[in-house]
Amino acid sequence: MQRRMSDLAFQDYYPDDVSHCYGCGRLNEHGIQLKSRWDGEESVAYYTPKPYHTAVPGYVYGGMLASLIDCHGTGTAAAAGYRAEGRTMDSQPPLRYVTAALNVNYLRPTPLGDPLEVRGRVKEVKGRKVVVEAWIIAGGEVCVRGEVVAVQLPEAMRQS
Ligand SMILES: CCCCCCCCCCCCCCCC(=O)SCCNC(=O)CCNC(=O)[C@H](O)C(C)(C)COP(=O)(O)OP(=O)(O)OC[C@H]1O[C@@H](n2cnc3c(N)ncnc32)[C@H](O)[C@@H]1OP(=O)(O)O
Repeated sequence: MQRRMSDLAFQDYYPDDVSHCYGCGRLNEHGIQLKSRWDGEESVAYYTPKPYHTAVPGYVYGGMLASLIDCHGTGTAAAAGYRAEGRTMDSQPPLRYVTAALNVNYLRPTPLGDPLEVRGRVKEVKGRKVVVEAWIIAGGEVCVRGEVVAVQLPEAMRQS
């Protein structure tokens, strides 16, 4: 089933108390503030790393790329969790996913300066766990591939 891209990003629905993540928190003025949305059965986000996100001159630091995979993966997992329950992301109670596992493979150097396209696809939704594969495209080439295992915080670990 095809879905239209919505105006609000997945991360825009995160409650204020969990919107300070360095990668995706809309309230973290020093962070990436990644914005992920559905694009058909895949999800997509865009980000252009800053000149100081350098690994070696001209190429993006791998930790930054891992952050993009991480936060696009957890955002996609949250959206998939709601979708699996047949409800919208502004419905209650909120689903709070964190990264349980992050795997990142750097296939080729990622050029610094180009806008990066981060894409995701849901592999599995099972109970409190969602597995998302994600990849980063620069200049039409896939430079990074990764996988995120996101798990909903157990009740005992939720602050609100
Ligand atoms: C409106 C929208 C609201 C949304 C609102 C969301 C806001 C949400 C804040 C956003 C923020 C973003 C976040 C950014 C990404 C971080 O940066 S998050 C920070 C880094 N991550 C952490 O600090 C997590 C630390 N770890 C933990 O808290 C706990 O280990 C976890 C992840 C909650 C899991 O613990 P647990 O609940 O006891 O796990 P458990 O019941 O044993 O396992 C559940 C399932 O997960 C699997 N699993 C658990 N750990 C692993 C692992 N390491 N590897 C593979 N599988 C695992 C288990 O195998 C099990 O799977 P099944 O057997 O059911 O198939």
